[in-house]
Amino acid sequence: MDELYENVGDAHLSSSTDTPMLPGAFDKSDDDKMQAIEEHVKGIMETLGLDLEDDSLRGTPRRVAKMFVKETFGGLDPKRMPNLSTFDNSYQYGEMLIEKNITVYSTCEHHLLPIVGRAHVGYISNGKVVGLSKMNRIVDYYAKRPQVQERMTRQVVKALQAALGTEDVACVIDAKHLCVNSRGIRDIESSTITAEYGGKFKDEKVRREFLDFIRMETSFGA
Ligand SMILES: Nc1nc2c(ncn2[C@@H]2O[C@H](COP(=O)(O)OP(=O)(O)OP(=O)(O)O)[C@@H](O)[C@H]2O)c(=O)[nH]1
Ligand SMILES: [Zn+2]
Repeated sequence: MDELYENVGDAHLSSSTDTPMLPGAFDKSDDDKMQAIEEHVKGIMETLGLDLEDDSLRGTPRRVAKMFVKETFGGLDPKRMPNLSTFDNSYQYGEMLIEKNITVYSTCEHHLLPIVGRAHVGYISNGKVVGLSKMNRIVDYYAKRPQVQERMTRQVVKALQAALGTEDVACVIDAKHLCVNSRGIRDIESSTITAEYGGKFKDEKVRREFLDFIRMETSFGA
Protein backbone atom coordinates (compact mmCIF):
# COMPACT_ATOMS: atom_id res chain seq x y z
CA MET A 1 0.00 0.00 0.00
CA ASP A 2 2.84 2.42 0.83
CA GLU A 3 4.21 2.23 -2.70
CA LEU A 4 0.85 3.21 -4.12
CA TYR A 5 0.65 6.30 -1.98
CA GLU A 6 4.25 7.36 -2.65
CA ASN A 7 3.32 7.98 -6.27
CA VAL A 8 0.33 10.14 -5.54
CA GLY A 9 2.25 13.43 -5.72
CA ASP A 10 3.92 12.74 -9.10
CA ALA A 11 1.66 14.49 -11.58
CA HIS A 12 4.07 13.71 -14.42
CA LEU A 13 3.83 9.95 -13.86
CA SER A 14 0.83 8.54 -15.66
CA SER A 15 1.27 5.29 -13.72
CA SER A 16 0.45 7.19 -10.54
CA THR A 17 -3.10 7.82 -11.70
CA ASP A 18 -3.76 4.57 -13.54
CA THR A 19 -5.82 1.90 -11.84
CA PRO A 20 -3.45 -1.10 -11.49
CA MET A 21 -4.63 -3.73 -13.98
CA LEU A 22 -3.34 -7.14 -15.08
CA PRO A 23 -2.04 -7.59 -18.62
CA GLY A 24 -4.89 -8.78 -20.87
CA ALA A 25 -7.50 -7.37 -18.49
CA PHE A 26 -9.43 -5.77 -21.33
CA ASP A 27 -9.57 -8.91 -23.50
CA LYS A 28 -12.30 -10.77 -21.61
CA SER A 29 -15.96 -10.30 -22.57
CA ASP A 30 -18.53 -9.16 -19.99
CA ASP A 31 -20.16 -12.61 -20.21
CA ASP A 32 -16.86 -14.39 -19.44
CA LYS A 33 -16.25 -12.09 -16.47
CA MET A 34 -19.76 -12.58 -15.11
CA GLN A 35 -19.51 -16.35 -15.39
CA ALA A 36 -16.19 -16.42 -13.51
CA ILE A 37 -17.35 -13.97 -10.81
CA GLU A 38 -20.58 -15.96 -10.31
CA GLU A 39 -18.50 -19.05 -9.51
CA HIS A 40 -16.25 -17.11 -7.11
CA VAL A 41 -19.22 -15.57 -5.24
CA LYS A 42 -20.80 -19.01 -5.00
CA GLY A 43 -17.54 -20.24 -3.45
CA ILE A 44 -17.47 -17.43 -0.90
CA MET A 45 -21.09 -18.04 0.10
CA GLU A 46 -20.58 -21.79 0.40
CA THR A 47 -17.44 -21.20 2.47
CA LEU A 48 -19.55 -19.07 4.79
CA GLY A 49 -21.87 -22.07 5.12
CA LEU A 50 -24.84 -20.59 3.25
CA ASP A 51 -27.35 -22.89 1.56
CA LEU A 52 -27.49 -21.88 -2.08
CA GLU A 53 -30.59 -24.00 -2.60
CA ASP A 54 -32.53 -21.45 -0.56
CA ASP A 55 -34.95 -19.46 -2.70
CA SER A 56 -33.64 -16.09 -1.62
CA LEU A 57 -29.94 -16.96 -1.94
CA ARG A 58 -30.04 -18.96 -5.18
CA GLY A 59 -29.81 -15.96 -7.49
CA THR A 60 -27.24 -14.03 -5.48
CA PRO A 61 -24.00 -15.17 -7.19
CA ARG A 62 -25.37 -14.27 -10.63
CA ARG A 63 -26.88 -11.01 -9.32
CA VAL A 64 -23.57 -9.94 -7.73
CA ALA A 65 -21.62 -10.89 -10.87
CA LYS A 66 -23.91 -8.80 -13.06
CA MET A 67 -23.79 -5.88 -10.63
CA PHE A 68 -19.97 -5.95 -10.42
CA VAL A 69 -19.40 -6.09 -14.18
CA LYS A 70 -22.19 -3.82 -15.40
CA GLU A 71 -22.59 -1.37 -12.53
CA THR A 72 -20.29 -1.25 -9.49
CA PHE A 73 -17.06 -1.84 -11.46
CA GLY A 74 -18.31 -0.90 -14.93
CA GLY A 75 -15.74 1.90 -15.09
CA LEU A 76 -12.93 -0.66 -15.43
CA ASP A 77 -14.03 -1.07 -19.04
CA PRO A 78 -12.45 1.69 -21.17
CA LYS A 79 -15.31 1.29 -23.65
CA ARG A 80 -17.54 2.89 -21.02
CA MET A 81 -15.41 6.05 -20.86
CA PRO A 82 -17.86 8.88 -21.59
CA ASN A 83 -17.31 10.86 -24.74
CA LEU A 84 -16.16 14.24 -23.42
CA SER A 85 -17.27 16.12 -26.51
CA THR A 86 -16.10 19.72 -26.44
CA PHE A 87 -17.14 22.76 -28.44
CA ASP A 88 -15.79 26.26 -29.00
CA ASN A 89 -16.16 28.86 -26.30
CA SER A 90 -18.12 31.04 -28.73
CA TYR A 91 -19.74 33.01 -25.90
CA GLN A 92 -16.27 34.12 -24.72
CA TYR A 93 -16.99 33.13 -21.11
CA GLY A 94 -13.67 33.72 -19.37
CA GLU A 95 -14.31 32.92 -15.69
CA MET A 96 -14.23 29.58 -13.95
CA LEU A 97 -17.14 27.18 -14.40
CA ILE A 98 -18.00 24.79 -11.60
CA GLU A 99 -20.19 21.69 -11.55
CA LYS A 100 -20.79 21.19 -7.84
CA ASN A 101 -22.45 18.53 -5.69
CA ILE A 102 -21.88 15.72 -8.18
CA THR A 103 -23.02 12.53 -6.48
CA VAL A 104 -20.24 9.97 -6.00
CA TYR A 105 -21.02 6.28 -5.53
CA SER A 106 -17.75 4.38 -5.52
CA THR A 107 -16.14 1.38 -3.85
CA CYS A 108 -13.13 1.30 -1.54
CA GLU A 109 -10.52 -0.99 -3.06
CA HIS A 110 -9.24 -2.15 0.33
CA HIS A 111 -12.50 -3.58 1.65
CA LEU A 112 -14.87 -3.44 -1.35
CA LEU A 113 -17.27 -1.34 0.71
CA PRO A 114 -19.11 1.74 -0.61
CA ILE A 115 -17.69 5.25 -0.81
CA VAL A 116 -20.53 7.79 -0.96
CA GLY A 117 -20.08 11.51 -1.33
CA ARG A 118 -19.92 14.56 -3.52
CA ALA A 119 -17.47 15.83 -6.07
CA HIS A 120 -17.00 19.43 -7.19
CA VAL A 121 -15.29 20.00 -10.51
CA GLY A 122 -14.15 23.33 -11.96
CA TYR A 123 -12.28 24.55 -15.02
CA ILE A 124 -11.26 27.75 -16.78
CA SER A 125 -11.74 27.55 -20.53
CA ASN A 126 -8.76 27.83 -22.81
CA GLY A 127 -11.03 28.13 -25.87
CA LYS A 128 -12.85 24.81 -25.46
CA VAL A 129 -16.01 24.14 -23.47
CA VAL A 130 -17.37 20.81 -22.29
CA GLY A 131 -21.05 19.98 -21.75
CA LEU A 132 -22.00 20.26 -18.07
CA SER A 133 -23.25 16.68 -17.77
CA LYS A 134 -19.90 15.37 -19.04
CA MET A 135 -18.35 16.40 -15.73
CA ASN A 136 -20.94 14.33 -13.84
CA ARG A 137 -20.33 11.47 -16.27
CA ILE A 138 -16.54 11.47 -15.92
CA VAL A 139 -16.83 11.43 -12.11
CA ASP A 140 -19.24 8.50 -12.33
CA TYR A 141 -16.98 6.63 -14.78
CA TYR A 142 -13.96 6.73 -12.45
CA ALA A 143 -16.15 6.13 -9.39
CA LYS A 144 -17.28 2.81 -10.88
CA ARG A 145 -13.99 1.11 -10.02
CA PRO A 146 -12.38 -0.21 -6.87
CA GLN A 147 -10.87 3.09 -5.74
CA VAL A 148 -8.81 5.11 -3.35
CA GLN A 149 -10.19 8.62 -3.18
CA GLU A 150 -6.84 10.24 -3.96
CA ARG A 151 -6.52 8.40 -7.28
CA MET A 152 -10.15 9.00 -8.26
CA THR A 153 -9.72 12.77 -7.69
CA ARG A 154 -6.64 12.89 -9.90
CA GLN A 155 -8.15 10.70 -12.63
CA VAL A 156 -11.09 13.11 -12.98
CA VAL A 157 -8.75 16.10 -13.30
CA LYS A 158 -6.44 14.42 -15.81
CA ALA A 159 -9.31 13.29 -18.05
CA LEU A 160 -10.78 16.80 -18.16
CA GLN A 161 -7.38 18.42 -18.72
CA ALA A 162 -6.87 16.16 -21.74
CA ALA A 163 -10.36 16.83 -23.16
CA LEU A 164 -10.24 20.59 -22.61
CA GLY A 165 -6.60 21.10 -23.61
CA THR A 166 -5.82 23.05 -20.45
CA GLU A 167 -4.16 22.46 -17.10
CA ASP A 168 -6.73 24.73 -15.44
CA VAL A 169 -8.95 22.07 -13.90
CA ALA A 170 -9.73 21.35 -10.23
CA CYS A 171 -11.61 18.67 -8.34
CA VAL A 172 -12.56 18.36 -4.67
CA ILE A 173 -14.22 15.23 -3.33
CA ASP A 174 -15.84 14.91 0.09
CA ALA A 175 -16.92 11.34 0.74
CA LYS A 176 -17.83 8.85 3.40
CA HIS A 177 -16.00 5.52 3.37
CA LEU A 178 -18.18 2.81 4.83
CA CYS A 179 -15.03 0.89 5.75
CA VAL A 180 -14.38 3.69 8.26
CA ASN A 181 -18.02 4.50 9.08
CA SER A 182 -19.59 1.05 9.46
CA ARG A 183 -16.79 -1.32 10.50
CA GLY A 184 -13.28 -1.11 11.96
CA ILE A 185 -13.14 2.19 13.84
CA ARG A 186 -16.90 2.67 13.05
CA ASP A 187 -16.84 6.46 13.03
CA ILE A 188 -20.11 7.36 11.33
CA GLU A 189 -19.40 11.12 11.50
CA SER A 190 -16.08 11.33 9.66
CA SER A 191 -15.64 11.95 5.96
CA THR A 192 -12.61 12.28 3.68
CA ILE A 193 -11.73 15.34 1.60
CA THR A 194 -9.30 15.20 -1.32
CA ALA A 195 -8.35 17.92 -3.78
CA GLU A 196 -6.40 18.26 -6.98
CA TYR A 197 -5.62 21.71 -8.38
CA GLY A 198 -4.17 22.07 -11.87
CA GLY A 199 -2.72 25.15 -13.61
CA LYS A 200 -4.34 28.44 -12.51
CA PHE A 201 -6.09 26.67 -9.62
CA LYS A 202 -2.71 26.42 -7.90
CA ASP A 203 -2.91 30.20 -7.47
CA GLU A 204 -4.18 31.03 -3.98
CA LYS A 205 -6.81 33.56 -5.13
CA VAL A 206 -8.24 31.30 -7.84
CA ARG A 207 -8.32 28.36 -5.47
CA ARG A 208 -10.05 30.48 -2.82
CA GLU A 209 -12.75 31.54 -5.31
CA PHE A 210 -13.31 27.89 -6.30
CA LEU A 211 -13.62 26.82 -2.68
CA ASP A 212 -15.95 29.75 -1.86
CA PHE A 213 -18.20 28.88 -4.79
CA ILE A 214 -18.52 25.22 -3.87
CA ARG A 215 -19.53 26.23 -0.34
CA MET A 216 -22.40 28.38 -1.65
CA GLU A 217 -25.80 27.10 -0.63
CA THR A 218 -27.92 26.52 -3.71
CA SER A 219 -31.62 26.37 -3.06
CA PHE A 220 -34.39 26.34 -5.60
CA GLY A 221 -37.57 27.31 -3.78
CA ALA A 222 -39.18 25.52 -0.87
N1 LIG B 1 -5.56 6.70 1.71
C1 LIG B 1 -6.70 6.02 1.62
N2 LIG B 1 -6.96 5.05 2.50
C2 LIG B 1 -8.13 4.41 2.39
C3 LIG B 1 -9.10 4.69 1.41
N3 LIG B 1 -10.15 3.87 1.60
C4 LIG B 1 -9.85 3.10 2.66
N4 LIG B 1 -8.62 3.42 3.15
C5 LIG B 1 -7.88 2.89 4.28
O1 LIG B 1 -7.09 1.80 3.93
C6 LIG B 1 -6.58 1.26 5.15
C7 LIG B 1 -6.36 -0.23 5.03
O2 LIG B 1 -5.63 -0.56 6.19
P1 LIG B 1 -5.43 -2.02 6.79
O3 LIG B 1 -4.80 -1.85 8.13
O4 LIG B 1 -4.75 -2.87 5.77
O5 LIG B 1 -6.92 -2.56 6.91
P2 LIG B 1 -7.80 -2.83 8.22
O6 LIG B 1 -7.08 -3.73 9.16
O7 LIG B 1 -9.15 -3.27 7.75
O8 LIG B 1 -7.86 -1.37 8.83
P3 LIG B 1 -8.97 -0.68 9.75
O9 LIG B 1 -9.96 -0.03 8.83
O10 LIG B 1 -8.21 0.35 10.53
O11 LIG B 1 -9.62 -1.75 10.60
C8 LIG B 1 -7.59 1.66 6.21
O12 LIG B 1 -6.97 2.57 7.09
C9 LIG B 1 -8.69 2.36 5.42
O13 LIG B 1 -9.32 3.38 6.15
C10 LIG B 1 -8.80 5.74 0.49
O14 LIG B 1 -9.57 6.07 -0.41
N5 LIG B 1 -7.59 6.36 0.64
ZN1 LIG C 1 -12.01 0.44 2.84
